Amino acid sequence: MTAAVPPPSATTDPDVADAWAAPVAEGPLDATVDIPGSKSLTNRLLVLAALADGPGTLHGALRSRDADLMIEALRTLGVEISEGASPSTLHVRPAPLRGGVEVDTGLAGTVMRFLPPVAALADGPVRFDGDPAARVRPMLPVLAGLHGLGVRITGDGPELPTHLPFTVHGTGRVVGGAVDVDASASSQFVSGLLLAAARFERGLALRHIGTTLPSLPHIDMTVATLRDVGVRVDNSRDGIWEVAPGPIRARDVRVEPDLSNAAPFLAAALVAGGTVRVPGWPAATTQPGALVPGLLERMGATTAVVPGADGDVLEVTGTGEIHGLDVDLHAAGELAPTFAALAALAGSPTRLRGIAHLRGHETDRLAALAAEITRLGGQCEETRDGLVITPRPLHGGVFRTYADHRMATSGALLGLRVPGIRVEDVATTAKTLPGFDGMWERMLGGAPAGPGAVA
Ligand SMILES: O=C(O)C1=C[C@@H](OP(=O)(O)O)[C@@H](O)[C@H](O)C1
Ligand SMILES: C=C(OP(=O)(O)O)C(=O)O
Repeated sequence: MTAAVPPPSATTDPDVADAWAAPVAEGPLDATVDIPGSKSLTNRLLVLAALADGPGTLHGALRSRDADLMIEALRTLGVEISEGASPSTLHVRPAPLRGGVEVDTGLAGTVMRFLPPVAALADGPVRFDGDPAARVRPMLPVLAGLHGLGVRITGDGPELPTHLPFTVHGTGRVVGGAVDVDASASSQFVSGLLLAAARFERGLALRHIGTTLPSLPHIDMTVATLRDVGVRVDNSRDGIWEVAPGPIRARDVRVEPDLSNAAPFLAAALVAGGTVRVPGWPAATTQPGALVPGLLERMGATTAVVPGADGDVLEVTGTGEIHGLDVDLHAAGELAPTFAALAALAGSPTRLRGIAHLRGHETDRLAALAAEITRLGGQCEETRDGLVITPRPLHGGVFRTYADHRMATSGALLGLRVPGIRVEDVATTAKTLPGFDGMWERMLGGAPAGPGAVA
């Protein structure tokens, strides 16, 4: 089947004049989509490789804006990173970390939260800044944590900075020890400190002191990647992580596909009907995207894991009928935009709970989803910690993305069923999935859809 691309509607708003016309699905899907490497794993593994006791290699690494910002930042700090046979093979050669440099975080939470503890190990000041939208993302807990460990951090005023820009004054060593961190606004405050902690002289004993802790699978991912390189981590008590000082082992490692980036493609099978397959689905993973098949089943899909040429393939089949659901997405907030879009097309209401922290993501995602679904004629209300979505007939129009890659993929999902949706700045998907629009169109055309696939 082919994609029906609605004719562009005239717009006088220069910001949206070149918006992407989201294709409508004209019939059931039958597609296999190759999803590139996980952003969260790639950026953790790059940090650990940079701090390791020798050279190592990542295979199947993500190459996207967030990953490339991490690569550039580590190079700036003195680490040698070179491409192998393909851009997704990265050879990393650690080196003494140098200060007197500037790090561009873009809008990448993993760069702005994971690298300040690394910069504290550099031999001089490291200034951090990023996109305008990054300057409102919360930073204080990770900076206060470092400050508590004796690291000097300065911002524009006399106070400890709460946001970008700031400077971490590396001295080549961090004593380490015990620190309390309120990670209720982001799990990345914990992950960032844990990732570098084995290189602190006394290691780290981190206690979370907030009332709530989002994205626990991402913290478990941090612990698992640390243990994989020989770092001893004790997480036997809730809300406490102890990292022993010691070497970080260099290694060759393969990166799993990004299951959160797979979510909109798999969800497309529910919207359009038919089947979408994602190869390389891991049998066991710490990625929160592991929740996707179960959630899609609750919304009406059938799923199966079948053997493929290169590991397991996840198959999701839908009929076009979508059931609403009531779900706490605290553990997997980055899936919320996909499920909000599905909910707007469902046959019954949906409540997404436990995701207040999405207000500090790429944009205030709760406000952005409510505004954009409402703009298309839908009903989507913000609650204290989530969204209530009551399906109503939608109409075409511009879907704004607020520099948020997952807003863009949500707009694409709505556009599968609603003619005339135009996604503003679809290129923002390059944050984690460059070439998303081409992959989406190939999925509709029935051709193999991966970043390198030929249409
Ligand atoms: O550590 C990570 O790789 C991530 C943790 C989560 O952050 P929050 O805990 O801020 O939601 C997630 O949403 C983000 O996309 C990636
Ligand atoms: C929240 C996200 O990103 P970041 O790593 O920038 O926090 C995301 O990708 O959904």
